Amino acid sequence: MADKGETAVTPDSTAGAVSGAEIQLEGVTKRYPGSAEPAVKDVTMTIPAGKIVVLVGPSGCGKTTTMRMINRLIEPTSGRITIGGEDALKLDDVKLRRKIGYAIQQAGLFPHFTVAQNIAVVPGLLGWDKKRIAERVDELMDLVGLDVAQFRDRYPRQLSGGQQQRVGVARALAADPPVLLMDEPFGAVDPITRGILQDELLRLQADLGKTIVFVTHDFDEAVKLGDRIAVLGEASSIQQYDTPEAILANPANDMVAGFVGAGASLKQLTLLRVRDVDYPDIAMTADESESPSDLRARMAKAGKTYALLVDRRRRPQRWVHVRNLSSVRSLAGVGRPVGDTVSTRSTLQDALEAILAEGGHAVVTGTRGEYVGMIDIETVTGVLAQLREEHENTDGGDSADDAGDGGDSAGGAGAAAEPGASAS
Ligand SMILES: Nc1ncnc2c1ncn2[C@@H]1O[C@H](COP(=O)(O)OP(=O)(O)OP(=O)(O)O)[C@@H](O)[C@H]1O
Repeated sequence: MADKGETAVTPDSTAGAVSGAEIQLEGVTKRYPGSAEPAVKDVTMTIPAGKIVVLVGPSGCGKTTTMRMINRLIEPTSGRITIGGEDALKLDDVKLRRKIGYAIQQAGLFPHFTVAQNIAVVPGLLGWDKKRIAERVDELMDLVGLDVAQFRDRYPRQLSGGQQQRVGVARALAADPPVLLMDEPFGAVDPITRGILQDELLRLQADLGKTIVFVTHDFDEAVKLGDRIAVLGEASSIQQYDTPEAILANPANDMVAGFVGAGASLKQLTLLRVRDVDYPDIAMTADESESPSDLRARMAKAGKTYALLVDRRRRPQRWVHVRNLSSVRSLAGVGRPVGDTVSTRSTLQDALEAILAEGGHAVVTGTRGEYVGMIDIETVTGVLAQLREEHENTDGGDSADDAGDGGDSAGGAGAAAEPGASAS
């Protein structure tokens, strides 16, 4: 499939360039002093340049140890690690830090440093001059969506959890390293902020093309972010290392299947975007300057009960029922506000949530927020049915137990035949 985050790529930008470096682990083992069993045993894997590889697995399986050996916060007991072909175990610390950004849960910010000082840590270590550091701090704050004037001189305790994580990511990116290690960086924030931060990471990555190793124990996060997922078992033994699609469709063993969990086909919805499916342009749109009687005539002719009021930029505003039109002289303020909308870049899972919240269908908006069409529950259940069929074809039919994942939902919720029908 296409790489994650490609949604942000515009044809005329330099986006998508790979600045990352390939990482190779060969027979890497870590035995902590005093432990009978190694925490990581004989791991061999290649992390391709410019990709997000997610290490996922149960608590204590060795994810963090594996990741920290890459930047040598933990020294391997044996084995070899190369970054961009260079032996990481032979590089000195400063050189290694220049190559590898590191972001951790709860951001790990220095509490007595301001936001700017936190972001400037690695450039400072690298001996950059003040002006260059200040410019880089501003640029990075902008990149991660923090207003420079507002946040530059704040201390971590004066930030929300999500803002702290943004600073953490900015700090990790400060010296423009080819490699980023992220250890549950979004683990401590609420699910909504987490989703936003994940989207932002994908957007950043579409431009930056870093090699990112990301540790999580949340399989859904792995599916959303990973170009590839390594499902790890005890002592970081690799149970499966493949694309999210391949793992969801064909878990290699019971342990992986257990991790994938129930609802594998629903999870596949996170891999598809609204623009990947056919969503019809069926709403009748109108702007407020149209007279109610003209609109009513148009609706009668087209057999529509609802019309979608849009602003001058065609951004959806309100649903108007035909019966709202008989008693008003202007469309200003008439109708029910449009609720959740989805963009063409939203995942089908997000679309499904909006559709359910809106009662069977949701408005689809384009890149500038303009109305482009409607997506309904049948479209999503149709995609699920198609995925299931493909899955069965590739699996020789062993996956019949997946059939309950989404197939039943079509009937009831699909009753809303026309956009806006839930308004009444
Ligand atoms: N400094 C240490 N000394 C001894 N044992 C350690 C040390 N750090 C980790 N371990 C052990 O190594 C194993 C792997 O730990 P690690 O933190 O890498 O796992 P993890 O998969 O990242 O876990 P979690 O998801 O809970 O963070 C565990 O059994 C842990 O107890």
